[in-house]
Amino acid sequence: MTPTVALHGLTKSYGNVRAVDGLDLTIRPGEVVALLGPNGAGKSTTIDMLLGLARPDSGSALLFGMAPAAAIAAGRVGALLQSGGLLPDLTVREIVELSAALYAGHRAVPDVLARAGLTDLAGRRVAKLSGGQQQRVRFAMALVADPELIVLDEPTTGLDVEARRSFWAAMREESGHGRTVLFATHYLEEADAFADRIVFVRAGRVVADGTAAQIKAQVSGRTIRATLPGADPGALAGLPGVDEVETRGDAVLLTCRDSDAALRALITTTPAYDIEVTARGLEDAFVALTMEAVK
Ligand SMILES: Nc1ncnc2c1ncn2[C@@H]1O[C@H](COP(=O)(O)OP(=O)(O)OP(=O)(O)O)[C@@H](O)[C@H]1O
Repeated sequence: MTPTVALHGLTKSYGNVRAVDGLDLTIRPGEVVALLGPNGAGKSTTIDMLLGLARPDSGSALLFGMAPAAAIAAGRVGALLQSGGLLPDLTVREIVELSAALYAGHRAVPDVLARAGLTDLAGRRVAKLSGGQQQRVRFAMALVADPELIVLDEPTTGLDVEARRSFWAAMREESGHGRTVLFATHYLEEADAFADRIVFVRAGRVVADGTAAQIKAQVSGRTIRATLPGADPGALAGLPGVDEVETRGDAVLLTCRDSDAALRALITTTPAYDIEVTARGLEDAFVALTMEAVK
């Protein structure tokens, strides 16, 4: 099956900043993928190349097996970008109608306005909208072509908690209809809650790719906490499955790649007690993956 998105070896530099550095990514039809990464990781630059808005220095971007511009002209892609320009003098309805007119097989404008929560604002001029309301207009413009692929660059920036919730509810409906969704975010909760798959980008490269659970497992392992007066950190570091040892007073903290092996050894070879084993969360994974960039 032809992938919906196929990025191969994408590279882009601005001056001496390598914004995207040999990035590969394949997305299959119907996947909901989060492009997650810290500020400056290269998410927006990747999306710009994926949409044909920026030219890669090397590598290729194909949507549905064709050049991005052709896929977009065919109405197969809807995009919500961070700072998409809106014509301030048009009303909400007019701007969505204008977007619809670009595509032969577009959706009915009233339906799209309803989906984006804009029905009550349809007659208002764009200049009079709040930032969050303008974001909803961008969302409506992304939906109106009836696209198979929706690309969203930090779609909930500037939205309050309630608006964010209703945005994701609307998106969930859209993906439920089989659309492929790619969204960039630095909100872990959004990636965890909404994406089937998280692609973690750092310094222009993919450093982890999988479900939230797989990413947690890939980077985090588990932590064992125990009370062990007079602990010998060197001996603990030598236990099977242990990566790092920290001592705080009588407490020891073992970061483990194999907590089962470490726990077995800890119990049988030391008098440790009050033992707790915890799985580290996506938050820890995010920090760990981000910190590696600094090394
Ligand atoms: N037009 C540009 N000119 C110069 N440098 C740029 C330009 N666009 C991006 N960069 C640089 O490229 C790197 C990647 O930026 P990009 O906007 O793609 O990251 P991002 O992951 O989307 O970040 P954020 O989460 O902050 O939006 C950054 O170091 C940024 O400063």
